[in-house]
Amino acid sequence: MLFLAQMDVTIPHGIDPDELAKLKEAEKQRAQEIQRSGKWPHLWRVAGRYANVSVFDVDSVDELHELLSSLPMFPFLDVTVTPLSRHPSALA
Ligand SMILES: O=C(O)C[C@H]1C=CC(=O)O1
Repeated sequence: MLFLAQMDVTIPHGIDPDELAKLKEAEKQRAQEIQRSGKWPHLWRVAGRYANVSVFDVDSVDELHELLSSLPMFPFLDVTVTPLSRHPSALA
């Protein structure tokens, strides 16, 4: 099952810069771990915004939620999920 996820990031004002750097590094490690598993085939920055659009390839909505909520930055993410279906005109 493919899902489009748009993640808008809001970092709390006043967060300690060292804590933020650690959080971003932990996020990168976990995001790359999930990508290596094949379950997060696309991760793109939205130009000009602290946001991304991603495609997840998972077995269930529950699995998608588990992956998203395992991200260290999850408390600061506003995630919009859209289920994807094959387009009849798509070549691949
Ligand atoms: O920067 C972001 O888009 C937020 C978050 C999602 C993946 C990741 O590595 O960081």
